[in-house]
Amino acid sequence: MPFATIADSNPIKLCVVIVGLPARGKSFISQKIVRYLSWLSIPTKSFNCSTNLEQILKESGTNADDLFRSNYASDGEILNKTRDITLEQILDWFGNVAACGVAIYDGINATKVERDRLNKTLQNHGINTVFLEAYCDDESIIETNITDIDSTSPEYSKFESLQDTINSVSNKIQFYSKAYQTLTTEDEGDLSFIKLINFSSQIILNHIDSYLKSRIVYYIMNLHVKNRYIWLSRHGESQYNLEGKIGGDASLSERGVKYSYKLVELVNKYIPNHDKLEVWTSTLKRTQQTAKFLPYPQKQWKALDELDAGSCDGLTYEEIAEKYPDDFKARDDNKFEYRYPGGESYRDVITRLEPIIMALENQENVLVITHQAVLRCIYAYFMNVHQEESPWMSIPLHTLIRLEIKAYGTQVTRIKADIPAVSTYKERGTSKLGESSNGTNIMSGSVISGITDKVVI
Ligand SMILES: O=P(O)(O)OC[C@H]1O[C@@](CO)(OP(=O)(O)O)[C@@H](O)[C@@H]1O
Repeated sequence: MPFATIADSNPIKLCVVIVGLPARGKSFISQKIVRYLSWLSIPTKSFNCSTNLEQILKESGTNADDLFRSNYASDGEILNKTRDITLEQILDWFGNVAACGVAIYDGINATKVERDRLNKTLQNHGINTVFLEAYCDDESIIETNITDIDSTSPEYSKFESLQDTINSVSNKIQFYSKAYQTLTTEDEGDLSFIKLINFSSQIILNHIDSYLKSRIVYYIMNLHVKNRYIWLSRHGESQYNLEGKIGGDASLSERGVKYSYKLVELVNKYIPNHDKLEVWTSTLKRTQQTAKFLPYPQKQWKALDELDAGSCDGLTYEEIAEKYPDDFKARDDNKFEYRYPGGESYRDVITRLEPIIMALENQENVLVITHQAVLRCIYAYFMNVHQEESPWMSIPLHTLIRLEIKAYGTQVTRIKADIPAVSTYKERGTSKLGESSNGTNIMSGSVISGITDKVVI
C-alpha cells in the first residue's frame, strides 16, 4: 500500500480561475501549476480561453482586430460564447476524465459579475474554486512578458515581428482595461482568492481554506520568471556501480575520483558566475566525495539520498531476479509505483523531493550532485516527463547536465566528462545492465548545445 500523497488526501475537484489583463504572466503561472501538480500525481489540466476565442473568431469570420477595437461588453456574444465553451470543457473534463483533480481556467475574467457567475456555476457542479489574479502595474515586467510571449507563445507565432506582437497585445490590453476590476477584499471578500501583485512581490490571500490551495499558494510564492540555469550531475562511478550492486553507501571507484577532479574543470569552463555557485549533495559518501574538490558552499540534503532499495539494498539486479522473482517482475511492470519491501518507490521519492523543487524554483546557480533515481525525478519535473516514463530515463554517469529554464520552456545540454564509467542502466525485462560507456562516444568532451531532450511549456 503506497503512502498517501496530497492527491489522495484531497480527493476534491478544484478549479483555479486565473484573472488578469493580457501579458501578466497568466499562462506561465497556469502551466507551472499544471506541471507541479501533475508531477505530484494530481490530475491537472489547463483550459485556455484565448485558444477558444481564436477558434470562435475564425468560425464566425470575425476579425480579431475589429473585436479588440470595439468597446468591451461583458455580455457580448463572442466573449459569452468563449466563456461558455471554456466552462463546458472544464465540466466535461471533471465529468468524463478526472473524477477529482484541478482544472485551471486560464482567462482574463475581467469583471466581478463574470467571476461571480463562474463561481456560482462551478459551485453548483460541486467544484471548489480559487481565483488567482496576476495583477501587474510595473511596466518593465509587462514589457518583459510581451517579449517572452513573442518568442515563445504559439498564439503569437503568426506575427512576423516583435512590433506586431506589441501592437496586438497592446490592443487587447486597452480593450480589457476599460472594464477590468481588480480583486479586492472589500468587493469580493466572499471569494477564495490569491492576488499576486507584480508577480509575487506582494501577495494577498483571502479564504485559502484547503490544504491543496495552500500548497498552490506556497508553490507560486517560490516561482520567479528569470531565465536561469540549474546544473545536475550524478556522483562519480562508485565501487557498488562497478560491482553492479544497488543502494549502499560505497565510496567512489578510481574513475569516480577522476570525475570529481574533472568536475572542477567542467564547472570552471561551463558554469557562468561559478564564483556564486552553491553545491547540493545527498548525505551519502559517493555524492560528497564527488563534490570534495569544488570550492563552493555545500549543503547536504537527506531528501537527495538515493531511492531506498529496502531488503534489496546491496544486491545486484541478477540476485534480485533470482531471490525475489515476483518483486523483480512487479517492479518492471510498474516501476513508478513499485515499492521495495521496507524501502521506497519512485512515487515516494517524488513526495520527499517536493522541498527540493520549491528551493530550486527559488534559486539560481545551484549544482545538484545526487543519484540515478533522484535525478530522474528532478529531471521529470523540469522537463514535464510523464510518470510512467520517468523511471526509465537514461541518466549516465560522468555527465554534467545543464537545464536552461526559461519562462515557457526548458532546454537541456549534456556535457560528457570523457571519463569511462560502467552503465547502471537496466532495461525493462532483463536483469543485465546496459553496455558500458567508454566515454568516447560522439558527445564525449564536448558541449552539445541545443540538444533539447524535450521542450516543454
Ligand atoms: O530505479 P533503478 O533504475 O533501479 O535505479 C536506481 C538505482 O541506481 C543506482 C545505481 O544502480 O543509483 P546510484 O546513482 O546511487 O548509483 C542504485 O543505487 C539505485 O538503486
